[in-house]
Amino acid sequence: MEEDSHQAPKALAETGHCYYGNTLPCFLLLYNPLQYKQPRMSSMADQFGFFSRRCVWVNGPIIVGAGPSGLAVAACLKEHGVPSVILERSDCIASLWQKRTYDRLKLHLPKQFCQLPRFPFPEHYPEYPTKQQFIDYLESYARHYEISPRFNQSVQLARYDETCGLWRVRATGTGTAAGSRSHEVEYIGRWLVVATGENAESVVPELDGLREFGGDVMHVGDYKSGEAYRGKRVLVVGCGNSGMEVCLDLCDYEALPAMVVRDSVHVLPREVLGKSTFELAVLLMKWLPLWLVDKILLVLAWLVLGNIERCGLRRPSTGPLELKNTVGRTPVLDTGALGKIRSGDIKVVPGIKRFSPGKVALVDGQVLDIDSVVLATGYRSNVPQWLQGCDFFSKDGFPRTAFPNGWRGQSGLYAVGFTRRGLSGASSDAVRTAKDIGRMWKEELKPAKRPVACHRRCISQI
Ligand SMILES: Cc1cc2nc3c(=O)[nH]c(=O)nc-3n(C[C@H](O)[C@H](O)[C@H](O)COP(=O)(O)OP(=O)(O)OC[C@H]3O[C@@H](n4cnc5c(N)ncnc54)[C@H](O)[C@@H]3O)c2cc1C
Ligand SMILES: NC(=O)C1=CN([C@@H]2O[C@H](COP(=O)(O)OP(=O)(O)OC[C@H]3O[C@@H](n4cnc5c(N)ncnc54)[C@H](OP(=O)(O)O)[C@@H]3O)[C@@H](O)[C@H]2O)C=CC1
Ligand SMILES: O=C(O)C(=O)Cc1c[nH]c2ccccc12
Repeated sequence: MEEDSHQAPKALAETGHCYYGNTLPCFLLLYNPLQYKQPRMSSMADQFGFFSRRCVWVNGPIIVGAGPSGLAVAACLKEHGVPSVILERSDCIASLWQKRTYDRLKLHLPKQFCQLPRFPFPEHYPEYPTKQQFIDYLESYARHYEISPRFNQSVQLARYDETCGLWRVRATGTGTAAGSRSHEVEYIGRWLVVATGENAESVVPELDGLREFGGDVMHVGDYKSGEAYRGKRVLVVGCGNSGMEVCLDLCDYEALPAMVVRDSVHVLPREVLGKSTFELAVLLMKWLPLWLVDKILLVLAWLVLGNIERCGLRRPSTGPLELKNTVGRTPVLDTGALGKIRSGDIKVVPGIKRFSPGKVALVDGQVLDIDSVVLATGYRSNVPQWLQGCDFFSKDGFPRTAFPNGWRGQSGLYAVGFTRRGLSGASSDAVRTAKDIGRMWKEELKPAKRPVACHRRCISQI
């Protein structure tokens, strides 16, 4: 059953949000908490269909996404005494990790580079926690900071309303009960934190003839294990960390993978003499310029892995860390796929020309018989699909300003987790964002700055 739009549900009231149903425009006129311009009711109603949509006033930032970034920023905000609301399209936290990753996945950087602010991994965790350990850690993080996202809230549109100086975020919710209606809610607040991630949507390229192929085709986000592929010839498209590891997994289940490598790729050993390559790079970067660290990494890679060109892999002319920083291409941290390429268990093949029933033709003229295709062709941000009227994000869905300055936009807009620096980048954004909002929050709490009506009304709803 739908909630009564005029009643403040207990959960919302307890977490410090005011819930006003369709009465919000009148409330804003009354409340005008931060002394913004008064909204012009008629234009707002026209533009946003106010009277047909339920409205929620959010007392604190609206965070979109309950992945590691969203959780980290909510936790840091809490430490500054700032309440927030997280809107999550899925029905759980960390949906990328829980629903869109394969079984054998582990963190590929040592755990100290993957923990969220002020909450270390349990000591008994291994250096590279498994996916399940990482999910358990995130669940305990959310429990520890008492973070309860609003699930099944898919944000379709967000924009800054100059008229009232507030963010207006429209989300559609799909009821979990069978047959329940999908409904729209408009969340309104002073700050918007974008935490939808660099991997929000799967990239599925248009490949000639794929429709006629006839065998099963999936994106790696739907791949769980090689169990279903025993004895099958599988074309894995893409040679990033996903493509390489899926090929390795397929080998373990006695499938026959061929990996499409259409361009150059950097492969680094995950460890050098028992020490994490990433950790080594972080250490070296304290003293040396990036280009030199890249050169050292390539020498080490050559010593540990040998010449990868012999495996049919070509290295880019730009170094691995520079490539990560500039275009976001993550170097492959080898967990065993290279050995399988050497032994011939993983076949490396060039770009795809076209598919036909049961076959694929490659750019070098080879034609392979294949049973299945796994597209390990990457992910993209979805921010341009729903964030409107601001040029802080570019067309690719990343902030225009590079790390470490890409976390703060204008008018109370923040981006957490778009640094191309994995979980440590997300943590660093979260800490900065929370500090910044916390400072404003404290400023605005000073009695002289708050209209009396607002103060009373707000307290009564928390
Ligand atoms: C397979 C894989 C392995 C990785 N391994 C590592 C690693 O070992 N170490 C590392 O540092 N990094 C790793 N990364 C990088 C990865 O980006 C981070 O691990 C991490 O998940 C990023 O967290 P996030 O919260 O920014 O994004 P996500 O985890 O993607 O979370 C974003 C959340 O936002 C939600 N969302 C998206 N759009 C909307 C919307 N419109 N409305 C409402 N909700 C929305 C999503 O459902 C999701 O729950 C890996 C990435 C992948 C794909
Ligand atoms: N913790 C871990 O162990 C893991 C971490 N990850 C992380 O997840 C993120 C995503 O990784 P991943 O899923 O591998 O995606 P990536 O974006 O890193 O790689 C995508 C691959 O697909 C190729 N590709 C894209 N389109 C085509 C096409 N039309 N034809 C042929 N090849 C194509 C790309 O080639 P090209 O370069 O030529 O465009 C590239 O090799 C990364 O940050 C990665 O580090 C992923 C898996 C495991
Ligand atoms: O796995 C990822 O996507 C990451 O972003 C982790 C990461 C950040 N910086 C890197 C440099 C080399 C390899 C992985 C990473």
